[in-house]
Amino acid sequence: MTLPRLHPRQNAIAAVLGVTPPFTNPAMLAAEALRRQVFIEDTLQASGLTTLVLGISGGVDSLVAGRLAQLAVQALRTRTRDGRYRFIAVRLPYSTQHDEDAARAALAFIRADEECTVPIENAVQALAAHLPKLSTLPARRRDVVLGNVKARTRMVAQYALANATGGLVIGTDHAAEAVMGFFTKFGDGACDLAPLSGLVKGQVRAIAAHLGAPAELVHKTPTADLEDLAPGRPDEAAYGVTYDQIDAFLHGQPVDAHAFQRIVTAYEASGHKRAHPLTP
Ligand SMILES: Nc1ncnc2c1ncn2[C@@H]1O[C@H](COP(=O)(O)OP(=O)(O)OC[C@H]2O[C@@H]([n+]3cccc(C(=O)O)c3)[C@H](O)[C@@H]2O)[C@@H](O)[C@H]1O
Ligand SMILES: Nc1ncnc2c1ncn2[C@@H]1O[C@H](COP(=O)(O)OP(=O)(O)OP(=O)(O)O)[C@@H](O)[C@H]1O
Ligand SMILES: [Mg+2]
Repeated sequence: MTLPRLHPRQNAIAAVLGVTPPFTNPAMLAAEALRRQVFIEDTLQASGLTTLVLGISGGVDSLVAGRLAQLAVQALRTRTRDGRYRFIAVRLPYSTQHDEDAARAALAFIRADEECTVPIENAVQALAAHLPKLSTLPARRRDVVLGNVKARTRMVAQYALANATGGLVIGTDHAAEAVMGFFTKFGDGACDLAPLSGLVKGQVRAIAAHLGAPAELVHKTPTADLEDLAPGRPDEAAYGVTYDQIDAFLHGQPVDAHAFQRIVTAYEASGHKRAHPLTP
């Protein structure tokens, strides 16, 4: 289906990101959720590996990707009669997570074959202790740098689990985060498969509701939750635009000039994160 496009720039960016058209009826939403579950099944089966690994934060992105992963391994077990297929949901808390109750509720909804917890604080602090350059930075800047270390430490832990179990690492990147470049390069941006790719945030929430997730998780305020100085800071506070505006932009709907400019600027500044490393 083609989308109406208000501005050629919206059209071009949505095309590069492979944005999924708006769901116009429940059948279309159900089909898209199933297509993404089957994508996970087929990708795991084709890899020759048997395990899926994903960090569960309590946010709606890992809620949806995690539930789809669990449904995928269940379907694979039935289809292939191979009981080795399984999903490992990982808690990766840094210190005490302020919204730990949401993470617990997410795990209860996902019902993963296996759950484990890998606290990352000691690893992050041990690394920071050997980086004297960090201590010379202004507090806010240091906090941001350490935030990216947290995201990359979570990546290391998930890949260690994948290595150890014959698994693939799932990522939760989708179009609304991709357009803003709001992920840590080779941190939460690193994965083997990205089943939410192309969805806008409202579509991630719609799939969560379709899968039967509790309303408080479907509508939870998105947060990267990476900064000690601003725990749980909403993504929208960092963006200066709302997810509704980002979704509208990506779906070719009208957005005000301020939002349009912020989104295009963020997209252009973060191109290197969506590309392969520079080569001669
Ligand atoms: N032009 C260029 N060409 C090639 N590489 C370039 C580059 N400019 C920077 N770089 C490299 O990229 C690095 C900067 O990128 P990066 O390390 O990602 O760091 P950064 O630009 O700080 O991006 C991370 C942002 O994403 C947010 N985030 C992170 C993780 C999770 C979530 C979430 O929503 O859950 C959000 C985080 O709060 C922060 O605002 C530079 O240090 C440099 O190594
Ligand atoms: N505390 C955490 N424990 C486990 N995994 C985490 C944690 N924080 C982040 N992650 C991983 O990093 C990914 C990126 O975080 P991000 O905030 O974009 O997604 P989310 O928390 O699932 O949803 P939302 O964007 O709505 O907050 C998560 O989907 C999850 O896989
Ligand atoms: Mg989050």
